[in-house]
Amino acid sequence: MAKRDDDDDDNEIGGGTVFPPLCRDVATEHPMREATKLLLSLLFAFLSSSFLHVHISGTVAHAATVDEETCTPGGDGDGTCASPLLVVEEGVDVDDVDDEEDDDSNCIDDDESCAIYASQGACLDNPGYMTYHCSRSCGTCDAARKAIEAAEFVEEGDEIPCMDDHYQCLEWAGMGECDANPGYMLRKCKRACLVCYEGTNQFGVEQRIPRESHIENIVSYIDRSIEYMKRVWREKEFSRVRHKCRNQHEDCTYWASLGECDANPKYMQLNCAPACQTCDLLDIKHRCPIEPGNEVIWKPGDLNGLFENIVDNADGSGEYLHYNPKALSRPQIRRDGTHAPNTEKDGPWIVLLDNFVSEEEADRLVAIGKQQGYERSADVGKEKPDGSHEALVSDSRTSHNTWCQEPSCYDDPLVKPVIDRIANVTKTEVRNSEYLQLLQYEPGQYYKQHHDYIGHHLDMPCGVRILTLFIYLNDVEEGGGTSFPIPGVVVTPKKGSAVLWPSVRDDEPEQKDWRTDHEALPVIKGLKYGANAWIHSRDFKAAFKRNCH
Ligand SMILES: O=C(O)CCC(=O)C(=O)O
Ligand SMILES: [Fe+2]
Repeated sequence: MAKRDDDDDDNEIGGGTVFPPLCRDVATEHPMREATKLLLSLLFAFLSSSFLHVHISGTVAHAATVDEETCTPGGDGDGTCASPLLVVEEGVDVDDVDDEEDDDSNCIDDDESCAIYASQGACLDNPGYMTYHCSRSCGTCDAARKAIEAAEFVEEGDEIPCMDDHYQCLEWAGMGECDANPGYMLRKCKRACLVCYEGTNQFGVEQRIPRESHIENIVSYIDRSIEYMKRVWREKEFSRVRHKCRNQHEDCTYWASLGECDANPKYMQLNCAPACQTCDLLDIKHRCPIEPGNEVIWKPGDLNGLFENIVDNADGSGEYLHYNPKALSRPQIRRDGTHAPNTEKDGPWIVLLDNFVSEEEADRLVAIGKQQGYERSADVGKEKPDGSHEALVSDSRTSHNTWCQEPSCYDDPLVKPVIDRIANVTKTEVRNSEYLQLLQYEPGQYYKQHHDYIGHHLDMPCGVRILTLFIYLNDVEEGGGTSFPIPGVVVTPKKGSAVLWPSVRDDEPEQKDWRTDHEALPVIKGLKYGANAWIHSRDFKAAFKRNCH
């Protein structure tokens, strides 16, 4: 990693190059780009508390426990590191309390990136830096103006703002730099290292104290939460979660004081983790451990073994003959070293099974889909604070779907045999399979090239998707085929037939086989109905119940 260089302009805020403060032994100064910035920094360092936009209804003394020396006069020239804890009284509005209008001449953006940071939500996410250094973009100009005014008349005992001097302080603190590089961090990233406290917005949304509540009770909850968060930011075991451990609602502490962490743990533990002291549960590995006994079902070679039994009747059982299995693509060389006959394509296994479901079973699945109602399909989106993932509606997938996840669907006399058949044919257990996804495509609808493998499942109790069995539930008038562009295979929908392919490699059955990228071609005429069965390497159903999928 790059070493901090005191003379290097790249280290400027927004300079584009990331320089974690890695000079362990030297307390370096942050070089500001221009003299005016240096002046402003100095002024900010003497801010008075008079700018504070909320009523101070309680003060909790928090001595700086990290390294008092960095906070003494002469250390950083700011005299103290402790600020009063601020809490917001109900109905007190930020703008109501500030007594003067913002004045443009006092608005300061230290860096041209301020506006970009602000547009990305940094005023709320990183207030310890943004409030002071990007006051124009954050709309905190009044605070900046008063700070500058107060700087000239700073009196002993005036409150010093709890701020960070560098935009990346919070990020560095999250990397453990407060411990690894205290010389720089405890002086320049006081807020991020929790050397000082300004308010509960250091752990997410600023906390409210409703009028009807017992103020002392809530203040004591906040106090405990701060002590807890100090640990979270210092101790290694929290390194994966400390960044996302934030109160997501202004009433988190109030609710915690009413016992909601126990009464309503599903919401509270994830959305009010500082108040409930449950940051560790934000780590999906902690919340969703892989229990002993929940082993992956395939070892290397099992994938080829399964498909050779299906297509070549390699075990001589004749079990699959009824489906008239046909390899549209397959590895040319068998496990025993012999050459596969009549092979259309050399590539991953893509196998067509005729008559996989009967006419009645297909019609029933379509009818259940219509009865339940189809919703716009979604892809896997970005990670949420609890480690699960958002559903992402996008142009890459325009179909509609519903899930067969209620007993009225999966216990239906015409559906249950299909679910059992999928497990039988793939030599897996029903528990390895996701609930059937029932799909409907209208003319023009499609699913662009994608892969069914989901990488973040690797460390999760459901394991990765290893197989897809896609069932065609009707004949499509025109279009709607399933295309595998890498081996160059297109499957035409035919009512009752199914196509089976792996998402993983035979030699490393937890790793993605990129060759089975595929797409649902646009339907040109008529409707297309289908069903996805995604089979996982571990117990999907148990993971689903625990919200660990
Ligand atoms: O509709 C198809 O043919 C394939 C659908 C598909 O690939 C999917 O839903 O993941
Ligand atoms: Fe797919």
